[in-house]
Amino acid sequence: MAIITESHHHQSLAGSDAALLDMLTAPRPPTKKTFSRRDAALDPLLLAAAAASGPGVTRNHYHHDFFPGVMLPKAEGSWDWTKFKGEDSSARQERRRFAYVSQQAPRRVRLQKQLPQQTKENESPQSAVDPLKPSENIPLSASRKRRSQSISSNIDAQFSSSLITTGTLGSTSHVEVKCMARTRIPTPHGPAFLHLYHNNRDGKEHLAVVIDPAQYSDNTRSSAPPIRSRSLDAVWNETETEMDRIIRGAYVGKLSATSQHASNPTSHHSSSTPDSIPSPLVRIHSECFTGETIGSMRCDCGEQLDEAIRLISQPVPLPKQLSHSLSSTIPGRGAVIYLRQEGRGIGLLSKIRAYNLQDLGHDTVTANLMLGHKADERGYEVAAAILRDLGLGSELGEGVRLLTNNPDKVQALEKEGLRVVERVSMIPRSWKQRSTANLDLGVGVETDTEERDQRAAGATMIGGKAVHGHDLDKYLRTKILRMGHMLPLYLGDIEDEVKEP
Ligand SMILES: Nc1nc2c(ncn2[C@@H]2O[C@H](COP(=O)(O)OP(=O)(O)OP(=O)(O)O)[C@@H](O)[C@H]2O)c(=O)[nH]1
Repeated sequence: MAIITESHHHQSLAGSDAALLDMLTAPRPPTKKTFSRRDAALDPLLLAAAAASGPGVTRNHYHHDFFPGVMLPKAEGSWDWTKFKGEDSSARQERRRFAYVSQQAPRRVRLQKQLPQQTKENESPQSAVDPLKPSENIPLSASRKRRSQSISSNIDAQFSSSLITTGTLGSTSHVEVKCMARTRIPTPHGPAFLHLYHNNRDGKEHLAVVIDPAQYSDNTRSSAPPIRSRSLDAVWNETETEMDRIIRGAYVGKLSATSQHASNPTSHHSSSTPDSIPSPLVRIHSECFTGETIGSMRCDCGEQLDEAIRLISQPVPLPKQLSHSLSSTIPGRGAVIYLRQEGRGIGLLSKIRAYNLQDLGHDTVTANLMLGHKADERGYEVAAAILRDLGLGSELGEGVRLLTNNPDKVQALEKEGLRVVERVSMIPRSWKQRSTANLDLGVGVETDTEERDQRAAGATMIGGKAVHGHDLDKYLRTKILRMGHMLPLYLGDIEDEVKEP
């Protein structure tokens, strides 16, 4: 049914209403081989309810006045229902022809048909719909809706030009990502820009939290180039308006009622950064519902996400030769690439089962193996493609300083052809707080307790303070002792606790 506005719906739903309804609701005869939907394209019961009650029938169907003649017998072109005197036998016969008949197979049969298509629990089913397809981008304006059908193939071709492909070295993978939308998120550590990505690999919506406050501020000038998404800033099709671009986040500066400047597709993507400006700090982080959302202390994931955003937001000291009279620092720059790889890629269901095995005494690695998974099932091709889209780590663009203790992440990014110029350790907060004399944590250790105490306490782990406990200590020891994470083991008050098997 076409979208009908209040102002003109009486005119547009005229004499052809009945024919249109017939066409939309007439059942198709069932065939032997296929079972079609039980519901017709438009439910006749719903239509009848709408017809009986007039506008405002339901929240979702307000103003859909299918039989304007009922309400307004004099409406131009409408059939005057007040003259209806009953129907003769031929009309009854005709009406029976449209009786509603279910065409759907029983649920049991439908479920059987679906079984072979089931995917592993840690994989999201590859949706039948192309995740990069234009219809998922932004709502089309009313005028464009009418034309969208005819130009969709044209748009497809244009979109492919804004996709970013991984430049894999020796890999056959061909990962494409596209930033669908970006928005400003104020965090306890300062402003960030959340980017939502689609890709052609796993049908999941991965994210990038870009921290680049210089881009947001009207006053701050930075000698470093802005971190911007190429695919977001690209022109998606010839009909998109400035407002379309702004709504999806392709704008520059601050967005407000009085400031709305759509981005220029190319002008912000300079690849020339002075060599002496420190490379942006980047973290590749994997989703952890338990640690990040409900503050689980079985792992340090919530804290790591918060710590990464905090560290990236810190002002970056400039080398002496660059620090001009105005400032010796530039605003913090970098990104957290947030991958939907829950439970190191095994999925939340398996992770929950693994936790029960851990309560039986196994560590995170053994528990994964006992469930038939690898210790770590994650991949970083999508992360690499997102970094390229943001102009980070590519051969021509800036190298990255990677915030991690995990050697796999460094290797995986380098295998994807990304330039990792430095690895920066992530020290658990509680280790930093508890460590004093007996622990040498190496680079990047912050000992300024005053600064730590000033951290805003958040309702979730974001902005939260350090926590520690038996499970978390065990988790961290396992990562170091069994997974090769590059961090000196904290030996403070846990020395005589359970030794790893
Ligand atoms: N299978 C499993 N996954 C876990 C467990 N605890 C945390 N995780 C997952 O581990 C992932 C956390 O990994 P990351 O934040 O990328 O960090 P990392 O691999 O530990 O490496 P770093 O970069 O050094 O932090 C998240 O997906 C968590 O859900 C566990 O006990 N079992």
